[in-house]
Amino acid sequence: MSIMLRLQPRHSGQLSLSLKVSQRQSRHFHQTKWQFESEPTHTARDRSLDYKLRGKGRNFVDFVRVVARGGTGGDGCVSFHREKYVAKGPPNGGNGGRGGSVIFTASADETTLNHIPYLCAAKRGGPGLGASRHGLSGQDLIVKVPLGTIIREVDAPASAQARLDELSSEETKEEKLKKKWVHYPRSEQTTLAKGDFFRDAQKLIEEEERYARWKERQESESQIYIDMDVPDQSIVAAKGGVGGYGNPHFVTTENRSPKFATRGYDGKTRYLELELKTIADAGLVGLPNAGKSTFLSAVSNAHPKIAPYPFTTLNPYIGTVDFVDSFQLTVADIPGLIKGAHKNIGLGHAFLRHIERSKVLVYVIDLSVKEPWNDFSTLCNELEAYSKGLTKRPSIVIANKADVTAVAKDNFKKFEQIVLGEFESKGEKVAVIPVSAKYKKNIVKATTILRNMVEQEQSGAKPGIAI
Ligand SMILES: Nc1nc2c(ncn2[C@@H]2O[C@H](COP(=O)(O)OP(=O)(O)OP(=O)(O)O)[C@@H](O)[C@H]2O)c(=O)[nH]1
Ligand SMILES: [Mg+2]
Repeated sequence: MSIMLRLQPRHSGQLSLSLKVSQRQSRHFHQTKWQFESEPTHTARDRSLDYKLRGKGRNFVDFVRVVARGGTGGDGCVSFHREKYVAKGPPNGGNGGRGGSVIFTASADETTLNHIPYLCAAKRGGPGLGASRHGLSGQDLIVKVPLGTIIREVDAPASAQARLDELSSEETKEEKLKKKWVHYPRSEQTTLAKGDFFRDAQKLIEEEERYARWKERQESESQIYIDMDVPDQSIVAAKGGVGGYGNPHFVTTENRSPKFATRGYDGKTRYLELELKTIADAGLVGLPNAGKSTFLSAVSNAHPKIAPYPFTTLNPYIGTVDFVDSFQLTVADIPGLIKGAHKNIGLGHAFLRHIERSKVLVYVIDLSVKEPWNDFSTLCNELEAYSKGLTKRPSIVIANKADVTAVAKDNFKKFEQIVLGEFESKGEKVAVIPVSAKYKKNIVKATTILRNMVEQEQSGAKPGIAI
C-alpha cells in the first residue's frame, strides 16, 4: 500500500509538496519523507492552451461511433381458456409485441453529437398474455442528430464478431431449442416425447425464418449511407425484432391444444459512424487571432467568444446574417488553422469538415501582422492539404484590423496585389475588402458582396463579383 498526498499550487514559481507514505513506513511515521519538487516552468496560459489542444473540456463532438440495436420481440404465450363447466378450453395465448426500432431524425435544435450514447438500444416488445392479449410493441428510440450529419454503416469490430461466433459455436442443441420455444409449465418433456406435432411446428417456423432471411438479404444488400440534411428527415437504423407466436398459431386439426409458443426474435444490430458536417452558406477560415469570431459577431446574431489569444474558438459557431429585405444567410466560424495543421499541429484540420459544404469561403486575414500575405499562403496550403481544389471555391478575402493604421495601410496595398494575382493565375475572381471587425467598419460592403455570391451560387450561376 502506498498513500500519496500531493498539494499542487496553481501559480508557477512555487513549490509543490508531496507526502509519500509507503506500507512499511506507515507504521513508523517518523520515517516519512517530505519531498519538495520545483514546479514545471510553463505558465498557466501555456497549460490552458495545452489542455485545449488535447481536446479536453470540450462538449462539442462532431464524430461518433455507435451501435444501434433494435429491441427484441416479446415472447408468445402458451395459455388456455378457463371457464366454469368448460373442462378443456381452447388455446388463447397472445403473440409477443414487436421490439422497438432505432430511428435517427435530423433536427435543427441539435448542434452537436455529444448527447448520443455509444449504445443506442430500443426497448423490447412486451410478452403475449392469456385471454388472447397480444404483447405491447416496444418503444422506438428516436435519436435526434444535427442537420448535416452523415450516417455511415461500418462492419462490426473484429472483437464483437469473434465473440458472437464463439457464443453460437458453444451453444448445444437443447439450448438453441430453449432459446426459440416457450413450453406450457411441466409439459416440455411430454411435448418433446410425443414429437410429431412439435416437429411439424418447428418445420413451419424454419420455413418462415428461411423466407425472412432471404428478404433481409435483399433489403440489406446496400449498407446505410445517408446525409441527414433535410429537417425532420428520418431513417430506421435498426429494426426491432418480431414478437413470438402464441400457442393458437400452432393449432391443427390433429393437435387442438398445442402446448408451445415461440420466443421473440432479436432486433437488428448495426455499427454506425456519425459525422457532422455543418451546413452554412459561408465558412470563415483564418489563422488564430485573425478576428474571425469578431467578424462573425459584427455581421450576425451570434456571440462567439472573442479574446486576444490563439484558439479561443474550439467549436464551429453558426451565425445568421439578416438583411433588411428578410433575406438570410448563415456563416460558420471555425477554430484557427496554423502552419502544419494537416500534420495535426495545433487543433489539426479535421474541423475543416464544417466549411467543406459552404458555398462561399471567407478568408479572414490579420492586416496588422508583419507579412499578412504569408498568412494567406499558409491558409491556402492548409486548405489544399485538407481537400484538393478547396481554394477554387468562390471566395472573398477580409483584410481585417484595417484600423491599426500604423501598418495596415501599407500592408493592404501589397496584400491586395498579391492575393488578386494569385487568384487571377488560377482563373478565379476574388474581392479583397479592408475591414475593421472590432469597430464595425466596412461591414456592410462585405456582407453585400457575400450575399451576392451566395445568391449566385444558390441560383447556380457562375459567380461574378459586383463590388
Ligand atoms: N484592432 C482590431 N482588433 C481586432 C479586430 N478584430 C479582432 N480584433 C481583436 O483580435 C483578437 C482576436 O479576435 P478573435 O475574433 O477572437 O480571433 P479569432 O480569429 O476568432 O481567433 P481564434 O478563435 O483563436 O481562432 C481580439 O482581441 C479582438 O478584439 C479589428 O478589426 N481591429
Ligand atoms: Mg474565434
